[in-house]
Amino acid sequence: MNMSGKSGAGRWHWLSGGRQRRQEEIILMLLCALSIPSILPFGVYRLLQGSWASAVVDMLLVAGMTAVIVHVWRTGRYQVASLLVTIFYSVGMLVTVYLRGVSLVYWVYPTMIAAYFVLRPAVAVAINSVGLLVLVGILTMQLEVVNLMTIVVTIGLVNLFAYIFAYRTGLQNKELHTAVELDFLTGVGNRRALDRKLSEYAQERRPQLESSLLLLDLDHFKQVNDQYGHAAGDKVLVRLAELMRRHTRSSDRIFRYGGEEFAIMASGAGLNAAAVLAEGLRSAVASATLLEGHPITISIGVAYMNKARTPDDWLAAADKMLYAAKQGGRNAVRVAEDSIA
Ligand SMILES: Nc1nc2c(ncn2[C@@H]2O[C@H](COP(=O)(O)OP(=O)(O)OP(=O)(O)O)[C@@H](O)[C@H]2O)c(=O)[nH]1
Repeated sequence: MNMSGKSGAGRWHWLSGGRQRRQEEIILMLLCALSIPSILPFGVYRLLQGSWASAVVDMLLVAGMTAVIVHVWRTGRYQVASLLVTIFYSVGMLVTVYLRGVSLVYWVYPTMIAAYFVLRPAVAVAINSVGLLVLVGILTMQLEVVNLMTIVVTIGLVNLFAYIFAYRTGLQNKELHTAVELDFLTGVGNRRALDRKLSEYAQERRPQLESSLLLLDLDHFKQVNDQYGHAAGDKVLVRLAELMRRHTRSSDRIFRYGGEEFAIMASGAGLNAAAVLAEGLRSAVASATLLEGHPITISIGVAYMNKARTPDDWLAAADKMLYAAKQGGRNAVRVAEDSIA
């Protein structure tokens, strides 16, 4: 249930306040916003009744939810807020049951389910388990064993079902994200994955490792298609992707940038190391047999992923070098020396 992804458009646009927001932010704010009208009337009722302790708990919950909405709305930071809201909400629910008795136990169910909407399933189940233990402690004196067991079993089942549902949804989301970012022919990342990885690197405040970008393009690939057919061309692309996997580190990321063009994000590689990697790849392709009876070569442009510049600049610099490699006769590597400055 704890879904991920950006949501700045479409159905939720009116909730975004003019900026792109993650679904988690919106779900958390919605949950808090819906809790306020659910709790506030009871708080007012208890104030009028003179049940001060219960009224204070309800009003504190309402104030807490309002503060979370304002905080998330202004900062976009939702992770710690999600955890605090769940703990705060759970404590409020337990105090209410303690103050007003078992008739308030109905609040436990929606409260516990809500945890699965804003937290990872394992964290939600951990917090709810502690809540259940405290609840049993509170109700032990008030209930017969069979009634207490009914409450424990039903709460346990609600948590089990919510956990399974949240876990399955999380897995499906992950599979969907992976499928959306894969090139179906070669199995490497697609253009969308490349764009995401580049912008993630650009947004890292203090990147752990310097990185370089390689753009690779098959030379005279049109001839291969024309002479041997599209299926043979496809086979070359698949074999090239396999060769790139073998010749790169597991931390390097490979993408299909366009039809017969690939990109490699070489993590931990400064410009010199990236140039060595590119030259190794070029000569490996030249000496491999990607297509029986026809030599295949690649040209490569290399640029440093300078944090002072943008992903578009890195791509443009590498593309310029790729163009230079093609102009220089192909089967060549060109490095953008100025991209490091
Ligand atoms: N088999 C196959 N061919 C593709 C695919 N995507 C693009 N191509 C082909 O790649 C070829 C690219 O041709 P060009 O852009 O002229 O480039 P080139 O012949 O490699 O020449 P240079 O890049 O200048 O060396 C075209 O024939 C496209 O049809 C694909 O998925 N499979």
